[in-house]
Amino acid sequence: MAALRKKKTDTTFSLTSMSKGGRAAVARSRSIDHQLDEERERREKEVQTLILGSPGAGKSTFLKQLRLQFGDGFPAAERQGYRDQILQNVATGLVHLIEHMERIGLKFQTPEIQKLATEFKKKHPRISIATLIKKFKEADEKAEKICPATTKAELTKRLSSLDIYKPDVPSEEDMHTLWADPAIQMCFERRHKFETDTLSTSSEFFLLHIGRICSSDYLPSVQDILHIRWPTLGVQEHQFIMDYRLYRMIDVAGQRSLRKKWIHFFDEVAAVIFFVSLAEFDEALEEDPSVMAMQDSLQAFHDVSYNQFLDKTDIILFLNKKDIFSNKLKKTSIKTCFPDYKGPELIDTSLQFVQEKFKLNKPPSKQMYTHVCCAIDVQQMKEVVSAVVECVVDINVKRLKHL
Ligand SMILES: Nc1nc2c(ncn2[C@@H]2O[C@H](COP(=O)(O)OP(=O)(O)OP(=O)(O)O)[C@@H](O)[C@H]2O)c(=O)[nH]1
Ligand SMILES: [Mg+2]
Repeated sequence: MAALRKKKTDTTFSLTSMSKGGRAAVARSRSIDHQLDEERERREKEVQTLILGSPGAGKSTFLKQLRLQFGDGFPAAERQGYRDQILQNVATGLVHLIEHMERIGLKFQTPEIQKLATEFKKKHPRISIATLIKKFKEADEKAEKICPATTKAELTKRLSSLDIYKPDVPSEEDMHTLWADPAIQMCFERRHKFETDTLSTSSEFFLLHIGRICSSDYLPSVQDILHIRWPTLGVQEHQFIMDYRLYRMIDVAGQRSLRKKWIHFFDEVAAVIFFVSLAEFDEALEEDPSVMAMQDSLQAFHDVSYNQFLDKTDIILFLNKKDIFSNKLKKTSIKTCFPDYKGPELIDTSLQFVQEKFKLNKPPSKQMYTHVCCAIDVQQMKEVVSAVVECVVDINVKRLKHL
């Protein structure tokens, strides 16, 4: 700043005794100075944080927690807006159970309900991530052909408006009827014994609350909103102002084949928050079942932390879904993903090992702050979110010193 101010004073001093061409050059220089000042001011006031990580790792849930603490806290009118997504999530849970019943040959109590189940499944199919990505990419390519995005703002606008996931809202009455059947109840009771295609914790949560959700006066609670599974296919942004600074948190789709888009957002980023789901240590990648999901996260983390555009950007690593990790470790070892693990089958040592793996996949000089958390836990996340915001503020102060 001092250098810029000095330059301005010098030019003002000599203006009166100058030729026409000289005055024009000074005017140009002033204009550039002015632009630089404005740009710097904007940079000082605006802090961009990029939220990256694998699909389902908890990026959007973290943004919701941020909104809860540093935003409007989800007033009733806003919460109402999540009703359809929640009903759709309940339907996904029911279809999951229907499919399991088909696999094990368990029938509904009457032929009428059996028929309803078949129709319900057809109307509200579980859509795979691969199908969604394919549709999204097609829509994106079509939009690019019609109107190519030339700036980051245009790309953001397009990616956040390509709304290709619009499933039908299911009938509450149908869901009540299906749920009341003893066979589906029996299937749900045995959910922890599903060997493949296990029920997600969010489906389990919504099915356990189906009576409350499928009522005429239902208003989603914050817990309901935090449990929603609705993949981000483009870009979502949450902004908040603190100490006269605008914080922009940009949540970018985590799917492997959409990661190419990440690079467009690397410019001007103060910090990267990288999300990893600890629960994925025994899971294969949905987009490519030959790859272990956590190995893929490690690779993505490595690529991001070694990216030349982010060489001065600090990383905040979130090891999320600790609740599921702890539960899974009761039956499975992290050796499933890391055969080189030699430690005891304990939560803390396993966690330490995973943490170490990520540490080894970043340049030694790069600063990394790690949080182990459960993003749906409001109480726990209060502290974590505050710590992250503080950390981003510090990172930004450090960054501005080097501008
Ligand atoms: N049990 C548990 N569930 C979680 C946790 N964090 C997030 N979830 C759930 O996991 C699901 C996926 O979370 P999202 O926040 O949508 O994941 P994402 O990273 O935004 O995923 P994409 O948008 O697909 O990239 C949601 O149903 C969340 O409620 C956690 O710590 N524990
Ligand atoms: Mg998301």
